Amino acid sequence: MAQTILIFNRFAHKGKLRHSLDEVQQCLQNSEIETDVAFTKYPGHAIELVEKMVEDGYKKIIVVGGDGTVNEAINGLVKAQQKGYGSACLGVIPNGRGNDFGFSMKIPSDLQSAVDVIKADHHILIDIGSAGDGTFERFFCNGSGFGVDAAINHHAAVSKLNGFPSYLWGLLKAIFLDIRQPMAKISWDEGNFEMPILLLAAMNGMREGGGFKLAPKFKIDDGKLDVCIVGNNQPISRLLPLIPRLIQGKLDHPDIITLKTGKLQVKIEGKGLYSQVDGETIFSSGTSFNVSICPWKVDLIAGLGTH
Ligand SMILES: Nc1ncnc2c1ncn2[C@@H]1O[C@H](COP(=O)(O)OP(=O)(O)OP(=O)(O)O)[C@@H](O)[C@H]1O
Repeated sequence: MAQTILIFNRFAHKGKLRHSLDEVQQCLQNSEIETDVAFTKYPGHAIELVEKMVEDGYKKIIVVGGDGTVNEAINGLVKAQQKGYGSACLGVIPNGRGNDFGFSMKIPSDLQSAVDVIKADHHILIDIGSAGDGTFERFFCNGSGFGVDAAINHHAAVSKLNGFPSYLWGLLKAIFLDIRQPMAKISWDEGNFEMPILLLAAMNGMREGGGFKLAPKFKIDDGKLDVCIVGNNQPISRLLPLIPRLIQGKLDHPDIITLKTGKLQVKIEGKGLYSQVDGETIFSSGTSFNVSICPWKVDLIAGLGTH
């Protein structure tokens, strides 16, 4: 048995893979990285696979897929730690639509460059977030969201488009279907406040939605989430010009609230909102959204220069 296992999602990027398994294996072999291989067989399978691989003694897990596959691997690694199986480090070869986590961690989408990152073997113990509604919890590494940002993710995932255009399509659809700003009670490390929210993103990494830099001042191991809130009952004509700002990470604006916190709870009244972790929808209609940094960390092979 090799010490390293490659977990390959053939259904990332809606099956239109940037890198085939053969290409990935060839590139790894050229870099003298020997691996065993496993395929994900259904949504959620990478969680079970990773947990089992750690239990079986693999020390390095390389996932080939998008942010959803990375999210499943993170959940498997945390569950393995919770069960006392030990831990393994995680390498990522981006092969999905958005690759926001790779962007935050300086792991390029180009195959050779991503393999070079694994070869360079630069490790960071990253924070892990937890999101849920009090009864259900899912771990995340890049970010989670409640409201229209999660609705955008959902519409992007079920559209026929790929990459950033799919998120722009999701944005247009969400504007027509999900544009509401319910009054939210928000509690965080430093107190409570109420405001109407359009979207609330709790970020561990920098970017979500294939290009929205909602946490330009993120730090992956500071024990805090960078929260970005947009709402306050502003009309759509005032909200739309914020889009370029959110893409560029220019959050210094009176209609954008940012804060850093280890824990945040949101409650709304009436019809629920979408919520997501790492781009995967967790609820299509929730009235409670709890996020926090959890006690578990994951040993990530990150790009050089990642802080
Ligand atoms: N064998 C499989 N059959 C169907 N779906 C699968 C299979 N294996 C994994 N999946 C699911 O494929 C979905 C998409 O994968 P992933 O999120 O990695 O790619 P992506 O959507 O292209 O990337 P991103 O999240 O970066 O936009 C995930 O929800 C995952 O659970």
